[in-house]
Amino acid sequence: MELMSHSSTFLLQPENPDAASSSSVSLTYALIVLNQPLPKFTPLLWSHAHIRVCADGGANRLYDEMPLLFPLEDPSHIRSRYTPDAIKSDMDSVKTEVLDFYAKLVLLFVNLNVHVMERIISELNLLDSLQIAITGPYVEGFVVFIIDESKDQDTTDLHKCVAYLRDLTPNTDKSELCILVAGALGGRFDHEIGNINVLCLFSNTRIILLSNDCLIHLLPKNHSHKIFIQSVEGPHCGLVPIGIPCGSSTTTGLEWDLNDMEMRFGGLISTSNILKGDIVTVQSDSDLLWTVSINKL
Ligand SMILES: Nc1ncnc2c1ncn2[C@@H]1O[C@H](COP(=O)(O)OP(=O)(O)OP(=O)(O)O)[C@@H](O)[C@H]1O
Ligand SMILES: Cc1ncc(C[n+]2csc(CCO)c2C)c(N)n1
Repeated sequence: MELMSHSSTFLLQPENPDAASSSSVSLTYALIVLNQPLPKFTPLLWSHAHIRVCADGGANRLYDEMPLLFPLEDPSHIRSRYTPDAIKSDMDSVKTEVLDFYAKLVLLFVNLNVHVMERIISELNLLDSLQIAITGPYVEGFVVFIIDESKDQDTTDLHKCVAYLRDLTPNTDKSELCILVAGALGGRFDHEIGNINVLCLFSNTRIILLSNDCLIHLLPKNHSHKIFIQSVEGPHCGLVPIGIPCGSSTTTGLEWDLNDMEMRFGGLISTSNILKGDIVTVQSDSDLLWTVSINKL
């Protein structure tokens, strides 16, 4: 069975030497900001990400709360520094004032870079299927796509953002894509469970749900798993079957290791477990959720 490595180096400063030594995984990060209080380490996630997308009301959070993380700096500088690449929205939560802020920049971008804008639109081939407004300028010369999907009331904004990022990623690079989702946990339970369902809907994409206090990702059953624990993770962790019971799970590196054990809701699931060392291994005959607490950030 193929080995899949996991290492939350996106919680470390990019220049941290431990980040390179802990695993050989080389990933391209994308960030999705949800409509929940911004985790305090969002700027760190931002610095690791190559593309950043706000899910509907997530744009309000970025606009309102990012400046609060930099109390000594001018809010408008922070908003320009942390401008998303796209806002995917069913337009029921993002505030007009926030859309206006980005929309105001559109004319500047259009005036300065019409040919670049047209090239990007045609390369992405999005115009026919979606209604798009183009905004900019982004500090580094990018644009913000504000994509209105108000017609679709059957999938969540997170689902739409993940689908968008997967579509943007060439097939050859899809296995290296790792989507970090800020603000996915610790709010309304229907939203939280909807966010977990997105892990299951896109089970062959690396997606990590994050809050200030913990992270969650899927461990697909068709791999054995080696999890490199970072200093900012732990001590608490859990392994939970999702959807169906699991017949057999085996782990190493935990205080209460599983040894060819069955887990099911209504029976045993592994919560309040504790990390013992720097590496955890997991093997299971069904998909499991891995969760670990985040400390010291
Ligand atoms: N309280 C919450 N807890 C966890 N995730 C949340 C919460 N609120 C929003 N989200 C996430 O952020 C995304 C965007 O949120 P937003 O409030 O804009 O969605 P929405 O479609 O307007 O939700 P609803 O209409 O159900 O209130 C959601 O799809 C969800 O993934
Ligand atoms: C069976 C069923 N339950 C709930 C919804 C509602 N819903 C699910 S996702 C979504 C979009 C949220 O931005 C909405 C409104 C539905 N369509 N179908």
